[in-house]
Amino acid sequence: MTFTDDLAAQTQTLRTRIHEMPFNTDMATGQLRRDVFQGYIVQDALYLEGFARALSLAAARAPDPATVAQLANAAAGAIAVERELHTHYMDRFGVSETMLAAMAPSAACDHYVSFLLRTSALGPFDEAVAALLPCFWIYRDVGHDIAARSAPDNPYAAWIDTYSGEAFDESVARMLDLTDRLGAEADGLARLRMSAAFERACWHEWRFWDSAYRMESWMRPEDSLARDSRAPAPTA
Ligand SMILES: Cc1ncc(CO)c(N)n1
Repeated sequence: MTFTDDLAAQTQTLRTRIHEMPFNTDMATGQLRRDVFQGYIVQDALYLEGFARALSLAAARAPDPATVAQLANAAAGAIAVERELHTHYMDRFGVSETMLAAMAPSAACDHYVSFLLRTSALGPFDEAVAALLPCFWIYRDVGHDIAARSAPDNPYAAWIDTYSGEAFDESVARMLDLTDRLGAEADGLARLRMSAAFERACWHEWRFWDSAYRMESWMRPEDSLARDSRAPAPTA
């Protein structure tokens, strides 16, 4: 068993849940609501910029030149996806650059990006790589899973093609390989930290889709008041 086999086994339930999320099943049938996808793609553009910054921070701290290049290339790849795929959809949905610039990240997006930036800037290098891995691995698996059952003429075909495509597969394979090498060199405690960071990032992937599907925004004090007033009165 490689280290990433262990990580896969540990997060099996959560990853299966992700594949079954309504966002992903609706994406496969092509029935995903346009407004839901529109909200997602805008948040994902904000996410990908943060993800690329986190990869760049990790790249700067990599132990050897080949790994610096690998992570820096992945950062450039994330920005390229943002430019091509997102521009494709944003044109279709009438989202302009100005609208995008004015958009605030959702709580889920901000939380995920903050976690990646913090881990990449301040955590040990192996922990940063473990935190960055689910962004690659989960999207590859979900992309392939959806591609295998996608409806013909799916409006989300460009998204599905990106994440089930060869170029993305290769970057995922390199990231798995790097994590396996770091896992093999790490002591027991370091492996535990890596597993925890990996699992937390898997949770953030789940939360990002969940939040997009429910079109969640920041909780405001008045939302909380409305919720509290619906709660059953406390019994004396
Ligand atoms: C939230 C999220 N995670 C991972 C990817 C794939 O890089 C993406 N586009 N968005």
